[in-house]
Amino acid sequence: RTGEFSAVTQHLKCVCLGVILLIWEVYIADIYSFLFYFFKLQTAYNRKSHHQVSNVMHIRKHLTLTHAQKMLIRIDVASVTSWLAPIIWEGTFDPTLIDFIYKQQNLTIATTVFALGKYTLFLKEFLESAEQHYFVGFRVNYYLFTDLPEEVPEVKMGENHSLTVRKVPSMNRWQDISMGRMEILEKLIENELASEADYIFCLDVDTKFYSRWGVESLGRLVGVIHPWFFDAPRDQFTYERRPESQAYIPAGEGDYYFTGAAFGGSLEDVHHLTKTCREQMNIDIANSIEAIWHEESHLNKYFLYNKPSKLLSPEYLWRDINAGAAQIKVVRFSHVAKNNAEVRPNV
Ligand SMILES: CC(=O)N[C@H]1[C@@H](OP(=O)(O)OP(=O)(O)OC[C@H]2O[C@@H](n3ccc(=O)[nH]c3=O)[C@H](O)[C@@H]2O)O[C@H](CO)[C@H](O)[C@@H]1O
Ligand SMILES: [Mn+2]
Repeated sequence: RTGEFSAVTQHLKCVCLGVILLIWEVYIADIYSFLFYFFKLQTAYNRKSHHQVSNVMHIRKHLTLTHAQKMLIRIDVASVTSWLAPIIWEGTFDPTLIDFIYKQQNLTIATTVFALGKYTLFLKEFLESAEQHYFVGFRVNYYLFTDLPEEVPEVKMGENHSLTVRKVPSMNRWQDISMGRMEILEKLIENELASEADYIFCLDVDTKFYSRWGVESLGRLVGVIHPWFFDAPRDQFTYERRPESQAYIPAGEGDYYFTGAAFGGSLEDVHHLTKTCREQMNIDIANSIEAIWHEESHLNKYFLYNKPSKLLSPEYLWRDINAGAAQIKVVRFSHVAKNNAEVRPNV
């Protein structure tokens, strides 16, 4: 009985020590170092030693710097891939600093969005929320493709933001609308954007912005980790598994599962991406096969062999504003809840 008792005390001791260490780390260490430098500084002033004062100030400055750096580290998520591409999470970048750096480059970001059929009802919230959070202070040209231009709502554009509406033919299957985006994007980049933009993002319309999406997202080739699979093991990724499809990815391969609802990058890279996906989908059509998740499957195949240079965390496309996860400190952009049967032309 005594042995049992002392084992419990031992355990308790460890827990107490752990808690004390934690409190020390989080609260007291900083106060201690502040007092330490405060008194050192006072002594230096009392002695009227200018050299000593600046010496202490220098150490103090260094201390604050490492503290700031500490703030830019996330230990609960990976912030770099095995091919050294950054993964952007809240807390891994300084928005003020990164804005300042990109401001000097005078960039234009083309942004495409499709709203066919009943999906025009998502436009108002999409555009209004984008104007509050999406590349505020930078030049943005939206290219909106729709079969119903008369349904496009009036939304006041911010400074340096503009909206171009393009009419496209209606289609009977939502899958064809979704996949058809690749070819339209390919042609848009080819025929028009060369002298008009530096970067492009292609976004789903059944979405809404809730927080900053800014220049931290820019890169040569940018993929967004799918909000349902960021925490899932690779064998659960919903890649196309039939070898007959061009989107086929064998078991044991693949790095991340990316969403088809948001991707982007330089014009050259996104042109190559959209062209490749369009060609692969055409081969599938000729072979009478449709990839399980349509262009998203082809996008994942593309990213497997053409590694993105930057990854955006699911903060940049969350599943629904009401769904939570410990790693998600900020929801920047999110799918809105929708009733597929109500808005899609087919089921
Ligand atoms: C989170 C996620 O993984 N989303 C993917 C998933 O669906 P979603 O359920 O999000 O697909 P969706 O219905 O939003 O369709 C994709 C996009 O096509 C457009 N659209 C679609 C139907 C229509 O009648 N009118 C119209 O304009 C619209 O811009 C929409 O945002 O599967 C799709 C195709 O497999 C895409 O890969 C999406 O990126
Ligand atoms: Mn969608």
